[in-house]
Amino acid sequence: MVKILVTGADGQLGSEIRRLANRFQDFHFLFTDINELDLTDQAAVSQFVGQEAPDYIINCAAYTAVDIAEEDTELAALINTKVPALLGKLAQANNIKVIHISTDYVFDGTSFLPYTENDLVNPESIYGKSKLNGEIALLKEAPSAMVIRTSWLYSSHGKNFVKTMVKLGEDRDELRVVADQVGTPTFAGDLAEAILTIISKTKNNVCEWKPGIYHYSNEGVCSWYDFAKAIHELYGINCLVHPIPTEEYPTAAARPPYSVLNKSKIKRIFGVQIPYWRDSLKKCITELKK
Ligand SMILES: NC(=O)C1=CN([C@@H]2O[C@H](COP(=O)(O)OP(=O)(O)OC[C@H]3O[C@@H](n4cnc5c(N)ncnc54)[C@H](OP(=O)(O)O)[C@@H]3O)[C@@H](O)[C@H]2O)C=CC1
Ligand SMILES: Cc1cn([C@H]2C[C@H](O)[C@@H](COP(=O)(O)OP(=O)(O)O[C@H]3O[C@@H](C)C(=O)[C@@H](O)[C@H]3O)O2)c(=O)[nH]c1=O
Ligand SMILES: [Mg+2]
Repeated sequence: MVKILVTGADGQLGSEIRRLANRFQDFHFLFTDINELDLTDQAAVSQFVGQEAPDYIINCAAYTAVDIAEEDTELAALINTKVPALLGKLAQANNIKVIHISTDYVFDGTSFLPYTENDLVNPESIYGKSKLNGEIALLKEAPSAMVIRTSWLYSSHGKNFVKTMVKLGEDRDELRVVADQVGTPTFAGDLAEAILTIISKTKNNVCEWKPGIYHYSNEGVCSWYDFAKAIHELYGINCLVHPIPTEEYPTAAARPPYSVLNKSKIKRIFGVQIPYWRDSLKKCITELKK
């Protein structure tokens, strides 16, 4: 039986992996979040990994408060950089395969073409920097690891833009949303399925385990403004949304103006099929309305 340790299992992505678990009957999952296993407690993590001896670690734990991170630099670095380094060290010593998640915010967004895994990184925010350093530290410790960068993650669970727009749209008559930051939303359920499919296919020798960096988001492209409009339309919320430039919505952390990810590599190597963002948004909104 394949044993998979999922960290940050109460977050958006972790919860979706939990939900899919029964579709992967030959996997035995160990779901942990901070209450079961505080990843900043090195001794506890070493002991847990030694004792449970998982075959895989899916690291869904992260510090994801982008604006607060600008002040809370140390905690962001601890969770987003030091933890992946520690997991990498343990993975390398114990022959564990790691899938770690990173972000489109490692890019500065000055490109006009979807970013490939080889494109130059240049994070503008503390969060983005801490995530980039986490990728580097993990791959240095465990060259056999995979890093999957994703973007604009949402689900019916937790804190995200979809739920914020539903709440604000119901409370207010008008909203202002930036229209000059362009990327791709990603339904956490789709990413969860892609991750488990990759583990399953590589385990069953359908594909080879190929270490390194991968990009995964839903298909298509939109601005946060387009995304907000789609959320309201699909939910049936009547709210006047105004498109605004970034200067009119000041935030502590800078976001990339363009962070569309090129997903050719993950599709080619693992035969992952990716839904269009609006189709997945529809699924999430159906869940939210239940
Ligand atoms: N959210 C997004 O829009 C995007 C996320 N990503 C990346 O995807 C991954 C998954 O993100 P998502 O599911 O949204 O993240 P969430 O913030 O929803 O979940 C992360 C989980 O990790 C937990 N956690 C925090 N600190 C620790 C700790 N010391 N020990 C154990 N667990 C801890 C969090 O707990 P608590 O909530 O109590 O802090 C939370 O439950 C992350 O790597 C993130 O950087 C990439 C692109 C977009
Ligand atoms: C709520 C709100 C936000 N905005 C803007 C602010 C920002 O530029 C953009 C997105 O807002 P948020 O702060 O919700 O999104 P943000 O926290 O930046 O989302 C990011 O999270 C991290 C974890 C990632 O890794 C990224 O991929 C990305 O998903 O929308 C408006 O213009 N109007 C509004 O009413
Ligand atoms: Mg956020």
